[in-house]
Amino acid sequence: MRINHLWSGGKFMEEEEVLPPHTDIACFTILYQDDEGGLQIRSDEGKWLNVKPVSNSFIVNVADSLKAWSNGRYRSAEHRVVYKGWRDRISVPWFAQFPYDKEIWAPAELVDDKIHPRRYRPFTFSQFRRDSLLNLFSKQENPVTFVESYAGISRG
Ligand SMILES: O=C(O)CCC(=O)C(=O)O
Ligand SMILES: [Fe+2]
Repeated sequence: MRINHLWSGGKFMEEEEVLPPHTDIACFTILYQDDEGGLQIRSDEGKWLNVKPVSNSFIVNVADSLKAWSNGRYRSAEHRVVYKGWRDRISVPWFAQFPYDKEIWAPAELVDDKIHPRRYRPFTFSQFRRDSLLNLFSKQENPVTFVESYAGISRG
């Protein structure tokens, strides 16, 4: 679990991308954001949509390792945080992980030759987590498509 505290210092913050676009790395994330809002997800058409704060509720985000484990049937949501305002903002993500030594490999029931060919090679969760974090900090590759370049099986 992490606690993100965006500190405004009592000054008005002009609109700013305070957390760049990414997908989460592990299995899924349960996220609390306070009443200030700011979380956005990207639609299939590429539009950023505000995720309005709803009191007493959490947001559940599918992450990259679950995308691979489900052979792409669950998709990890691209999201970011854009903030504007006077107040501090607090968010609390809790990351459901896989056991670190486990291999992520979609079960045979989710794979067939025609409609759902295997989309990801097997990988170890701990290595994928480490390499994703390294990529995030070094900004080498787009974090949103990192799972595809890391483990995606290309066809044709
Ligand atoms: O602060 C938020 O609302 C989102 C945080 C987030 O996406 C993350 O920590 O991965
Ligand atoms: Fe995130």
